[in-house]
Amino acid sequence: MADLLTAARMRAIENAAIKAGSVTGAQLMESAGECVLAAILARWPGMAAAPHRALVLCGPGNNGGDGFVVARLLRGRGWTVALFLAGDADRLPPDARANHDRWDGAVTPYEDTAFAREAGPLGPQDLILDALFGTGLTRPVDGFEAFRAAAQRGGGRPKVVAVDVPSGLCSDSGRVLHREGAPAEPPVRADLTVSFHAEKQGHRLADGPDACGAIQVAPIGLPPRADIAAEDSPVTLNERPEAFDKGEGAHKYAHGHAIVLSGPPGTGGAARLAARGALRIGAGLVSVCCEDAAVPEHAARLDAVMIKRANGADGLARLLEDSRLNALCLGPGLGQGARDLVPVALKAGRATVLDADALTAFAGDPGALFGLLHENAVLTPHAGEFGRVFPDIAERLAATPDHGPAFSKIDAVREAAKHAGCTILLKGPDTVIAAPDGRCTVNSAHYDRAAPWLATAGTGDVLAGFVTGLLAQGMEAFDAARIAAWLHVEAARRFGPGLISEDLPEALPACLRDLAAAP
Ligand SMILES: NC(=O)C1=CN([C@@H]2O[C@H](COP(=O)(O)OP(=O)(O)OC[C@H]3O[C@@H](n4cnc5c(N)ncnc54)[C@H](OP(=O)(O)O)[C@@H]3O)[C@@H](O)[C@H]2O)[C@@H](O)CC1
Ligand SMILES: [K+]
Repeated sequence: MADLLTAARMRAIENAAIKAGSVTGAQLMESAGECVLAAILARWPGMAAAPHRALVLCGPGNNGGDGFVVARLLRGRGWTVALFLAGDADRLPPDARANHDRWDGAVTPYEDTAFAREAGPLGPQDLILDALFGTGLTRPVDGFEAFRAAAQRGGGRPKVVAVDVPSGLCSDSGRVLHREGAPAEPPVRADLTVSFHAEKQGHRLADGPDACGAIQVAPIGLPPRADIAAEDSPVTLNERPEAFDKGEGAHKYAHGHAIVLSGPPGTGGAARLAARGALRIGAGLVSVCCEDAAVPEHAARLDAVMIKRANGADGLARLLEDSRLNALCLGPGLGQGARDLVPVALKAGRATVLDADALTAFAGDPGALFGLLHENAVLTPHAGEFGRVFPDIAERLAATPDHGPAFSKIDAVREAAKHAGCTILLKGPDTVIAAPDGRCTVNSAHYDRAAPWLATAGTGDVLAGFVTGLLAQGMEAFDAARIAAWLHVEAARRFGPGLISEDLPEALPACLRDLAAAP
């Protein structure tokens, strides 16, 4: 799994390498500039074939230093480069200053009118390089209206390339820094963002993916992960998981029996979706469990999924005396009964997924839930449900990010998992999954894994079912959550446009086949 770095960790990696004598700051900066140029030329062959025009915007730190390197390299290839500096040359940090001094063209102080004059006639083979702010962004950015206007001009607009991160975006949180009461104006959207050594958290969270356009990571001569000081629990990008094989000839009872609780008659669709998901992902047996009145509805709609009856909390307690029922899913379509059923389920000590109504039931009294949760529980809230269970953390996440690094979705979910003592999966295109021991991964449905079709009714119910089905097979909670989340996106991508939630379980077998076939 690839790590997602914070600015602080990136700095620590750089400093460790420099201190160890394996590389100098100047070499890193040169290498960064070379990588940006190489990425540009590889992406737009027309720019490699002949020189064009570039406007290079340099900021007051080392991100600006990278900009000076790229400007020099472009000029060396015959490009016409206009360079603008936002800040004071005398206050540039040493490596950036050295590259400022090596630049033999004009350095024009950034101001909108001068930039607008240059930007006027730029075409689609021309370039604007955003080297204003990178991982050192500490406060909101403003005063770049001409840059914004030039980048947004339609038709033949120039390509915008961001160095490390689009300026204005916090590289830890992917949030746009802005002042209290002021609108969060998105950063100028890049067509390509070239980052160094490893992706930063912000490339995968919140507004980051949209602002970055496309992301490319370049090695700049820093030692690989194994060589750097080990961090307790790095945040990873949730990538293709290892295959989990049911094994030939194993009996269905060896793969667990998952129970999906259902609500009153007429509301059972969500539970059936979850149950179908649990079955497709490999649980040996799956039953929908409902009160007597809901049996006819389910009986008319279910075949491979079985039906079990349980009336109210007492009925559920009696049902759970059967120790073969080893994984539970409560929430999808569960309705008002959730408040009484969840404690029974959690006290039974089974691997348990709580979603939707099972979380909302504790709005206003989340403390009642925390005493019951255990390490085999997985909560799968969307943002609204998360706020009901963790109102204090959600409030911090909603507060204006007026300084960097801003409180991130990763910070929020890690804190929640620690507080709750169980795995939390906070849904979104940037799904964050954290375990109480600090493990954390981001399941990103962005860039080459974008799956906009997942934003449709019922997909969350299927995800809860996927997690439950893996738990039934004996998988540990965090692993079940991350593998389910990855397969959920994979199934959506495989199906593509027109997807409805019923399609997700049906798209799964092909994904599982691929996993099993992968080396
Ligand atoms: N270190 C290395 O070896 C390598 C680093 N590399 C590159 O360096 C980048 C990180 O460089 P960096 O740490 O100097 O931070 P950077 O993003 O340039 O900004 C810092 C400056 O901006 C200022 N400032 C902040 N916010 C502001 C605002 N809103 N408006 C105005 N000013 C604001 C801030 O001021 P301060 O907060 O200190 O007052 C400070 O002066 C990284 O992204 C990568 O591109 C690569 O070359 C590889 C090798
Ligand atoms: K930048």
